[in-house]
Amino acid sequence: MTVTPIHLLSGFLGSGKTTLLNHVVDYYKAQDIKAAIIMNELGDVNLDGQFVDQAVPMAEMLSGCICCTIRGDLSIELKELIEEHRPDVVIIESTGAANPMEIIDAITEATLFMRIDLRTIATVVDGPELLARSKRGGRTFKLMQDQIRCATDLIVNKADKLAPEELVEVQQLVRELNAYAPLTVTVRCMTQLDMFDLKAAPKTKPDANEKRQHDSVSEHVCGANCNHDHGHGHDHDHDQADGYVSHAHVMTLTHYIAGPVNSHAFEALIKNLPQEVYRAKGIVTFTDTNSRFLFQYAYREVEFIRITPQGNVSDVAVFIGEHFAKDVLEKELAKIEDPYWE
Ligand SMILES: Nc1nc2c(ncn2[C@@H]2O[C@H](COP(=O)(O)OP(=O)(O)OP(=O)(O)O)[C@@H](O)[C@H]2O)c(=O)[nH]1
Repeated sequence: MTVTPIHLLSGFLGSGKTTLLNHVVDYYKAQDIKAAIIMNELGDVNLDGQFVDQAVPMAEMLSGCICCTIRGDLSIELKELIEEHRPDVVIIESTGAANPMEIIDAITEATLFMRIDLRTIATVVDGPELLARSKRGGRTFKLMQDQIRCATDLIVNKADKLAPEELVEVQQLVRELNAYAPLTVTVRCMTQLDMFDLKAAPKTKPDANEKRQHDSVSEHVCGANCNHDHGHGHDHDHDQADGYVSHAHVMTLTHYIAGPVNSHAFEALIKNLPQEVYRAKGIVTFTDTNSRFLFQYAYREVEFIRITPQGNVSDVAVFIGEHFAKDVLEKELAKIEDPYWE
């Protein structure tokens, strides 16, 4: 019986996971390997999915995180995806706020009733953001550290936004947290994708599949740098007892935009988002142009890309951050949605 290899893409919000996913999809396509994807989004819509090859089977898990609120659904989605499409490999893109330990647990739980093999945990590190957060600490920095600790492969991304001495500092920081995983420095996740090579991965012995799963995962999770109590399980109460509430502090706002809006007003709104909003994305139609745009906002940088959405997609904006004032943002959005706005 075949065993389906699974690769998990981890990394904080906006670090470059979808950018990497696209490279991995192309990598398999070039080798005629059939890949399938599970995409998890905190918001109610899968905007990243718009950018992935539509020929690739994809299961969307929205409005929650596979590491906690919709964790139970992961095995069901995996099972259905594998049974329906019989892929050679499955790539899971987690939400950037996900605690990787919990996802690893969820995947290994799924090995109890299906033949899958978690091969790779590739963590994309947002270089500049890690550096900035390392200076001020906090829960988000702790989550980033966990994502680095868990990785079997590390991709330090956004090197274009780092001075040479900052790049050295980031690499040292990452190495202190995880001395074992191969580390690559990238711009837009452009790298050799050897970690996803199915031939290079160790052969799975069918009878030993389940044991090997747990061995291979615990090997790297419980390395010298790891400070997690895996024997204790994975509930969030345990985390709270440690004074660490996973990502419970992260909140989202999904706003369906009423109609075309003025491009200058919209851009100004995005550029003036409060510090607490660290990620936003969406699809928007402007009154002053003829086309629709996908916008991406990560850590004070905004990007607009002209698109023709696949299928019936509404104009929508998703905001992700920590304790931001949703009502204030809603009011700002309502202002620019007003057709009499000047
Ligand atoms: N300057 C710069 N921008 C990058 C780089 N890699 C990705 N980006 C941009 O960063 C933004 C986020 O990239 P994504 O690949 O969507 O990141 P993600 O981790 O999937 O984001 P979430 O799904 O929200 O967690 C996009 O606007 C990308 O174009 C890079 O190396 N340098």
